[in-house]
Amino acid sequence: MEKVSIGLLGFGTVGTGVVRLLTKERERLEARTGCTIQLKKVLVRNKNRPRKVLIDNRNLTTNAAEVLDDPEIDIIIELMGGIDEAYRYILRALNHKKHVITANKDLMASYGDELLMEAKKNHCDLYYEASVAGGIPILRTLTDSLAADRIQKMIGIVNGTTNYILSKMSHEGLSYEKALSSAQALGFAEADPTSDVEGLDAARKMVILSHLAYSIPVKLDDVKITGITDVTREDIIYAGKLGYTIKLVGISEVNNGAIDVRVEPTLLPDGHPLASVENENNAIYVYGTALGETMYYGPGAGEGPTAVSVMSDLLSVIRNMALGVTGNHIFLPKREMHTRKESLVESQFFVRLHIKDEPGSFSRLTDLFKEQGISLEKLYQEPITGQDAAEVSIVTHRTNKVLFEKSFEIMKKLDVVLNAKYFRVERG
Ligand SMILES: NC(=O)C1=CN([C@@H]2O[C@H](COP(=O)(O)OP(=O)(O)OC[C@H]3O[C@@H](n4cnc5c(N)ncnc54)[C@H](OP(=O)(O)O)[C@@H]3O)[C@@H](O)[C@H]2O)C=CC1
Ligand SMILES: N[C@@H](CC=O)C(=O)O
Ligand code: NA
Repeated sequence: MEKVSIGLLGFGTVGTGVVRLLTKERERLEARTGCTIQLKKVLVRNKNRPRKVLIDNRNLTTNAAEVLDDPEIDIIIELMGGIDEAYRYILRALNHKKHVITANKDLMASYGDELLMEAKKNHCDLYYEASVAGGIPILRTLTDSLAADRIQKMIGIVNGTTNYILSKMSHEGLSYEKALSSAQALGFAEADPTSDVEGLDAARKMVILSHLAYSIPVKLDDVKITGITDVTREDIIYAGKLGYTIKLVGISEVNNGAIDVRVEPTLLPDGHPLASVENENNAIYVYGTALGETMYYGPGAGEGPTAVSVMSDLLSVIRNMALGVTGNHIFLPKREMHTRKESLVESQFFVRLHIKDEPGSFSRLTDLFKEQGISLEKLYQEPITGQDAAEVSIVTHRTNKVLFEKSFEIMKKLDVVLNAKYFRVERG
């Protein structure tokens, strides 16, 4: 094999990173693969948009057919995002016997199995390392390095944008809006950042991780999702006073024959390894039956790190092509499993409320928790200056989620309670 030709779909943040790496590292990459790597065509929406890296303008096109139907192109790298068009283009590429690399978790979380099956049918590779946790090689780790172990649980910070926002709100006092625009300017956020801040992007990544770790066909609808749009600087400050950091955390756990996948803002004890994961960094904590606990950490978004994952997939495809072993994706037998009932979920909870600052208010709260059989681990109270109100933060001991939620609803209706909210707390 003397030459491989690539067609790139999308030339935004990640596409730019790929072209930059290919240009800067060409000599090393070609020495490693033993062949010339040609970037033949690049599909964009707007050919006149200024680009951050120089490429021959004749290679740019707005006509997908020029890339997908070009018989000289061996490998398609899809970095456009979105679902419908990306799905059609990848399917068309596979049917033309082109190998595909994608960073698209929206697509892989919903249509991954179908596309992998199509790839196998066409003897093509379909790699998607960049789709979860940007630069961290977590998919390879699950499918190769940890393949011998039985995974029980994964806890992950898998969205760079929200972790960046929460970090900036915590440490630099930035407003939510300012932190989000900064994440967008740095290229971490999705084209529509709603999927970042509302937790959908993290949920899609947890679906992909769960498929690979347990071979259980988890659907996006099975994931309970809460984003960070209701997390305030005050929540962060008061969680901090009790020794916790708020992160958007994805949890995927198999227990007693049931699976539970959720994404929600969660309090982590300050000493928890995930609590110190800052900015756009991601980390995935994996609990293996034989191996025990391991953590995979690194940049979860951004041009350079994501491009490294895409390019590593490219090197794998070229190696497979040279060896004549493309299209060998392993399909493990699927284990059907029902989702864990909410009534079986147990956790600690952090409650933050404002109460009337009058005698007996505080004991009304503690009495209620006592009546409901929920014991408390930590309490904090301080008056709110200039108001007849007090700020109260409570961390419960581990308790049943349904019982907690019922008690919380009763508590909200107490006449001494002005407002209240709660978050889940992860064990240290
Ligand atoms: N940004 C990141 O840190 C990460 C992103 N990803 C994933 O990588 C993918 C790309 O993300 P990113 O680079 O940030 O996205 P951008 O929005 O920066 O870039 C998208 C690119 O695709 C082109 N494009 C979009 N839709 C079409 C279309 N219908 N037809 C032709 N061209 C199109 C755009 O063209 P034009 O330039 O003309 O507008 C642009 O060049 C997404 O799936 C994303 O989820 C994964 C990990 C990290
Ligand atoms: N928007 C995503 C990009 C990488 O997947 C994120 O912020 O993590
Ligand atoms: Na990755």
